[in-house]
Amino acid sequence: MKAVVGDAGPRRAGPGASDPATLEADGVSAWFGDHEVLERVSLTMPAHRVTALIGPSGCGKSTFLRILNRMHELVGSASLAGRVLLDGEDIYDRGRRITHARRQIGMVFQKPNPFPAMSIYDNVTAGLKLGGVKAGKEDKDWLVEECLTKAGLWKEVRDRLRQPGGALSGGQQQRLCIARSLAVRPRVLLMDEPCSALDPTSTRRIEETIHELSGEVTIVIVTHNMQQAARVSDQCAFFLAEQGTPGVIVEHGPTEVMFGSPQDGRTADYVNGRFG
Ligand SMILES: Nc1ncnc2c1ncn2[C@@H]1O[C@H](COP(=O)(O)OP(=O)(O)OP(=O)(O)O)[C@@H](O)[C@H]1O
Repeated sequence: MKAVVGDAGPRRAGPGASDPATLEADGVSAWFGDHEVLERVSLTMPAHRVTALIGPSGCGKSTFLRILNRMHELVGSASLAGRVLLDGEDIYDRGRRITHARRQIGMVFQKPNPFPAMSIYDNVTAGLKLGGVKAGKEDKDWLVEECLTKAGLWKEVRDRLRQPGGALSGGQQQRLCIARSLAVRPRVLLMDEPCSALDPTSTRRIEETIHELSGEVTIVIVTHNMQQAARVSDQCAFFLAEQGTPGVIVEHGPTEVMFGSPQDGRTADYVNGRFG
């Protein structure tokens, strides 16, 4: 049976399938072939909160993020162990479909990737078609306005919704991608260095958007920018892969503690820019 927009949307009062969820990694290890890149990583990413994943290049942050919505398994040589729980249910349980995880756990990538020739309007609703969700014009109009508003783009594009997504600036394109992700009502939004291709003004705008969204959807963001991690996140996890060993979480905790009084000297060195 096909779902309709109204089934999952916040138009319905009270708790529903689209409420922010807690995501929990439990003893996650990952390999590419026989190269182990993560070892027994456990982390709770609470609902309604922004979690930043920080650490030097190559320590496994993106791999970890991709495991959180079952993208890791798309790489031929990739394998993993451990569990990923979405409000207590393992997204890797046998019999649970990959689309189930994808629909609830959205992803925004480093480089904005709207469909360039498709209109702004159709970009936002593109995920509905892919997910087999049926919606009438009125519902779609409402959804497009709602998602573009949440992504902080509505005022800039409301008069040109039929123009191609590729005609927007880089920062606007990234906010369009955020709107597209939101349109399927994810419970968690994963963001892999969403500002690394953007100028400082666009970066600020995306950070505001992250802040505004944090009440609506659980956010997990990978960033190399320590100031950004400090500005946008409620908690941080510091990943490290030392001397050819797999990546582990050295320390995690509230952002102010991670930056103000970290327990581990390596965390202090990293957040203060002494390596990485
Ligand atoms: N598709 C792949 N095939 C083989 N090895 C891979 C693949 N993707 C990542 N790796 C390896 O896994 C390890 C972790 O990479 P990953 O991209 O997760 O790190 P990262 O912390 O996100 O790095 P960066 O900050 O530079 O993006 C690295 O050693 C990398 O070379």
